[in-house]
Amino acid sequence: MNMKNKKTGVLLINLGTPDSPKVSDVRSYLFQFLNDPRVIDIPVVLRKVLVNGIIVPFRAPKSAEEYKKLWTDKGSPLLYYSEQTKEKLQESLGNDITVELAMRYKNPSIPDVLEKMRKENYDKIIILPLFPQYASATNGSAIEEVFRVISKWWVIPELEFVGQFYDHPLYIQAYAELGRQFKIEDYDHVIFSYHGLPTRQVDKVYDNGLCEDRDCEKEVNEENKFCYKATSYATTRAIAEALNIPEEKYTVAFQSRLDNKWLEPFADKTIIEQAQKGAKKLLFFSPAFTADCLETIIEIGEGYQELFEEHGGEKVQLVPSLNDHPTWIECLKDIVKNRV
Ligand SMILES: C=CC1=C(C)c2cc3[nH]c(cc4nc(cc5[nH]c(cc1n2)c(C)c5CCC(=O)O)C(CCC(=O)O)=C4C)c(C)c3C=C
Ligand SMILES: [Fe+2]
Ligand SMILES: [Fe+2]
Repeated sequence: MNMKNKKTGVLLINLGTPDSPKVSDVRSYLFQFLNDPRVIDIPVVLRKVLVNGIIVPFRAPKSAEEYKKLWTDKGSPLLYYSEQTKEKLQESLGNDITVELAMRYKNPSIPDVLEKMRKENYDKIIILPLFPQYASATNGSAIEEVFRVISKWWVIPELEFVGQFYDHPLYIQAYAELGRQFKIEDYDHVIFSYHGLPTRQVDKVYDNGLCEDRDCEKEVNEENKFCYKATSYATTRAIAEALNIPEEKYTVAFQSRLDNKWLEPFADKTIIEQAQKGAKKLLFFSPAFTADCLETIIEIGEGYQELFEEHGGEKVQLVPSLNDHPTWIECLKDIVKNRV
């Protein structure tokens, strides 16, 4: 065997989705997700009481209603778009590198997919969480789970972890190409809406002080390069620049908050402010997501549409997520090829 050619596998990891929109499956998904100490980062006893006694029992039936609206005959969009991404990347890389997909929560699970990969005896495995901006709740959690599983293997292959890729030119270009399907001048305002995070979790990337004491809206530097707020603003600047959207025509916002101590500006408040200023048509980008999911199709496409209309607006237009866009596949290919 020519040992120059390392047998390489790639593991793509996305967040995960319930197995079905039934309340029992949504409950089981939320239970696994929200008991992750990187997601609800409070003392274990408090987390168990809060998550298992309050959040999951109350949220599961409501979330299941949302998942029923989201579900298609192909299943959950997050899963089938992630599978398409895997297949297209496999086609693009050819036979020398094998691509697998796992979900951090539910199925296909990281332990199951890694067990399949262990049997393949790879020289090298590249772990690629599909979250462009680093957050401990997403990339950090996915990487920790991979460590947990692989640390028990007898033979540990060469490993490479992709931390974040918010500044990859092809990721920016893919979102810009998706945005060009819409005439920006037809919209009163553009909102770049990122999944929210508790401010406490953002502050934990700093050894001293808080995110709000820094200039994270303006620049990414050595100190704040893992700050989700800083990388979200940097992503926005890059996409806006690629599309020539002037600064006064767009706003960064954070959606899906569980309480008020999450990153601001809140997307719902931003929408109401825009409606009050007289905006009728809003264009929404959601660059923290690489596949359409509950948070884009239902929360933005339906929830924010209703909210905007209630306050006098007319249309919330969602720019689709990266899904299996060819430039996104090129981006993933480039990330992998640079690590082989
Ligand atoms: C950028 C990606 C994401 C971050 C960061 C993130 C943080 C985060 N999320 C919750 C709570 C929930 N998120 C839910 C759904 C959901 N979240 C992401 C991505 C990020 N989450 C995606 C892609 C999805 C959709 C999954 C799908 O099946 O389509 C949900 C479940 C839905 C609901 O009940 O609203 C919860 C709950 C927390 C607490 C958190 C950070 C601490
Ligand atoms: Fe989430
Ligand atoms: Fe910050």
